[in-house]
Amino acid sequence: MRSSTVTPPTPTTAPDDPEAVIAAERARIDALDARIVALVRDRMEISETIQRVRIESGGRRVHLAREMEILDHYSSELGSAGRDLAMTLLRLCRGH
Ligand SMILES: O=C(O)C(=O)C[C@]1(C(=O)O)C=C[C@@H](O)C=C1
Repeated sequence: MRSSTVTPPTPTTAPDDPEAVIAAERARIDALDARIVALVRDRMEISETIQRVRIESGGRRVHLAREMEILDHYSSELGSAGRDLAMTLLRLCRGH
């Protein structure tokens, strides 16, 4: 089984209370989303460095073969919506 860094469900004082369960689980989602945004920002920074170095050495901003690898990876892990997610990440990282 794949290991996970997701925090375990937060025990609530009233586990049968749907509102309490939803609020606690939403807090976990909010925490995950904050981490995802921070990771995307890290990715953007690294990608920007690669692009700058490539352009400064006479290359182009975009590297299509590498983008295909990334799209295939997300697609095989998460299906067609994963491919869309990779497209969005690439858009964020190369600025268009
Ligand atoms: O890996 C590279 O060569 C990059 O420039 C990084 C990156 C990316 O964000 O993953 C960005 C632009 C390229 O078109 C391909 C990939």
